[in-house]
Amino acid sequence: MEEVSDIEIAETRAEDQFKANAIFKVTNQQVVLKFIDVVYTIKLRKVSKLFEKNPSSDDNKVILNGISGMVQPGEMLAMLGPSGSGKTTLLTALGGRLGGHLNGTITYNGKPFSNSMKRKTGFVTQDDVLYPHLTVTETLIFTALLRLPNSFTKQDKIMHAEAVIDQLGLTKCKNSIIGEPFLRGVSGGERKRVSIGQEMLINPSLLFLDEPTSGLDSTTAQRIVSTLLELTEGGRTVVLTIHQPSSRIFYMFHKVLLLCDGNPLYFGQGSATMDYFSSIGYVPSVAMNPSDFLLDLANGDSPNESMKEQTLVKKTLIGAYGMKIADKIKEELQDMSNEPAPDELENKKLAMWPTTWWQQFIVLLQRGVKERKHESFSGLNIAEVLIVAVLSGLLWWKIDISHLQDQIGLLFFTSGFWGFYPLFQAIFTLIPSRTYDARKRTIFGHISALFVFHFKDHS
Ligand SMILES: Nc1ncnc2c1ncn2[C@@H]1O[C@H](COP(=O)(O)OP(=O)(O)OP(=O)(O)O)[C@@H](O)[C@H]1O
Repeated sequence: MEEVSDIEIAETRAEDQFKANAIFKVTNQQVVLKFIDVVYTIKLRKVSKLFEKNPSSDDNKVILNGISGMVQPGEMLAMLGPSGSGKTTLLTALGGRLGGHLNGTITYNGKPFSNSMKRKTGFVTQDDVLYPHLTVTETLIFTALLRLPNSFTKQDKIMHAEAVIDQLGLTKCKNSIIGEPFLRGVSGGERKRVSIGQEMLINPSLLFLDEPTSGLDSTTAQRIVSTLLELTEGGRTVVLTIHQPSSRIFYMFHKVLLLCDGNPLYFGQGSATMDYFSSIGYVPSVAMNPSDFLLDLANGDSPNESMKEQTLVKKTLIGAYGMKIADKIKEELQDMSNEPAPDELENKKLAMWPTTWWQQFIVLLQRGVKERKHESFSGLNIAEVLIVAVLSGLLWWKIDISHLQDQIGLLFFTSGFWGFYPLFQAIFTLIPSRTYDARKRTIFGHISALFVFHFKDHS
């Protein structure tokens, strides 16, 4: 009889796991992302008159200059360009995270960015901000407990984390710690996949990634892009910036946007990129990786012997984009028929906080204790306290009981030391935690729970 119930439990678990896995196969809501004439300008800080070379120079700098495009569900858009061409700025703008002088229109299923869209959006930053002492599983489970709504039970949330581990091929290292420069942990590619996994947990409809392959070898980079390609197959919209993809990776992109000093040089199908440049007279002189060729062009290096002047090459390419591509994109962007109707009920549900303030506090407390227990009991900390105890013991050794001033001095030192010691520790641990949690930008309640947690933890 017992055996039968064991089999039943195992079957139910397998069924639940299957369901959790299936959730990641398709997105909850498809999103069409459109951006029209995006212009971003920054005000440069005024240079002291003493150092100013050209006092009449313009104080504004244009970072993005009229970028347009569209990404549909099931598509992956790669933004390429030399360093400083505006890729990250555009990605941040599309992800709804850029303040300041942003002009133009960015719509998500025809609507501007909203709280509910924020909850459907995953954003993987260039630097992986992860807790070094937590394992891969712990990292993803804590994220699931914080970010998944209360309509899921705790068991469901854990199962989701396990399903993400499965989906991203992290099973082999799921019990390894993340690590940091002086603490060996998972590899660079695995770290990146954990960062992607944290965003995957909410099953985002729209996924932004800032240089997900930088610093990785070409095979690992290809694996990551293949995973992203699988995610698009579930109806997700994926946008990423990338420096120099290999040819294999390049041909995985459905769409490519090439930037040069904030100006678009190409937007369109990835597979049609080389044909476009050859149609305007730019053909590589030797067989080469398309992305190398595109970066050369965006840097103003032309294969044509007649064109040696870099500024002229850039000007010609910007002009060609204006004549051959800009109008075509605008026409495509006018077409509303490809935008799915917004699901108002789903949007309303998503606009609410996923978990309560108290739940966040408990999860943050558990995570903080797990992450820092090694610090509190580290040899260095114990030695520090022992040395201070011995030194102060020696200073006040055998003081005369009648010397009231000395007694007060000892009391003042003890209360001062135990008051400030944890306070200083809290300052140094709060900064990385805040970076991590602010990056998540979950909700304001989460951040305030974090502050209260740190205050309690160290007092
Ligand atoms: N807030 C800012 N203040 C000053 N300059 C800025 C600011 N934001 C962006 N820039 C400038 O805008 C340009 C584009 O920056 P961005 O980070 O988008 O480039 P990128 O193409 O992502 O570069 P990389 O590939 O090196 O990451 C750079 O010249 C950068 O210095």
